[in-house]
Amino acid sequence: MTTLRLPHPPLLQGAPPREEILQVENLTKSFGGRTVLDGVNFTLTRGSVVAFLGANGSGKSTTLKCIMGLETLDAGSIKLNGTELSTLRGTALVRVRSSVAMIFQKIHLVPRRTALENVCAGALGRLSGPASFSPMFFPRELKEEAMAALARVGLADRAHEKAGRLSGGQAQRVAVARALCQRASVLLADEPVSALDPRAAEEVMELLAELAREENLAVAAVLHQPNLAVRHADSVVGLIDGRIEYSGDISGLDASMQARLYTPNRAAA
Ligand SMILES: Nc1ncnc2c1ncn2[C@@H]1O[C@H](COP(=O)(O)OP(=O)(O)OP(=O)(O)O)[C@@H](O)[C@H]1O
Repeated sequence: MTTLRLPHPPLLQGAPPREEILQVENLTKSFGGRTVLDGVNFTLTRGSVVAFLGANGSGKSTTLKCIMGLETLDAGSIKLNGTELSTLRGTALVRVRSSVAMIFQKIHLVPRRTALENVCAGALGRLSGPASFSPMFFPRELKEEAMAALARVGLADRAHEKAGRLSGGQAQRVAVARALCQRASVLLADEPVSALDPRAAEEVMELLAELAREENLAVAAVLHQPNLAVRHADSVVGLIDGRIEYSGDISGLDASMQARLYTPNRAAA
């Protein structure tokens, strides 16, 4: 097993080094006595995209869910901005976790609300009073921030459209804008393009890579298409049966590595 060391691009003289924002060490998780993650290590770095690849059931989604706190870990450590998450409780945990946003294959927008209102919802964690339960009371500054986020994903002209009327690709971009409005610095994307047509998938991946570079986000994306990883990711975590088979630069994702990651019944081979 290799510990992921994200590639640092050649640094310009005087440029700050890429900031490692999330460190996962020895992540271990079982369900009903069956180990599905076994000592997984990797680091997410601001400004870069890591693709998580592997066959169905290899543990990709569970890894992201453990980071989000949607699953508990059996062992291991997750540090966000240097803070070990397991040491935090209550509001301190909520505050630290608010810098991590997740987007899913099944896009979770409120269909009867406008794109703008859905994007504003990214800020709910830092709102209080009436604004925290009704879009009618969203403050003007928040709407401006949400509008800027929509413009950033190329959808300013659809701001007042009901989310339920958007195409899949547009809806996923609204979900990305909501993460921007959350002011997240880590964006976890669990199969963000699996439900999209090839062109929309390409556009969403381009957007994620651009946001990583230009907004200095750390992006982790579970993908089922190695070719999308090759085009848009900087590095790869490749899982087989809950163990890291490959972690490192995207250039290492050659045909033989792809074949290895997707060979069925490896344990039985
Ligand atoms: N809540 C759960 N209870 C029991 N088993 C689970 C649970 N969640 C995941 N698993 C099992 O853990 C293993 C890893 O699942 P996970 O969803 O992380 O894989 P994945 O690599 O994301 O797969 P896919 O590509 O199919 O989405 C699978 O065998 C799955 O059945």
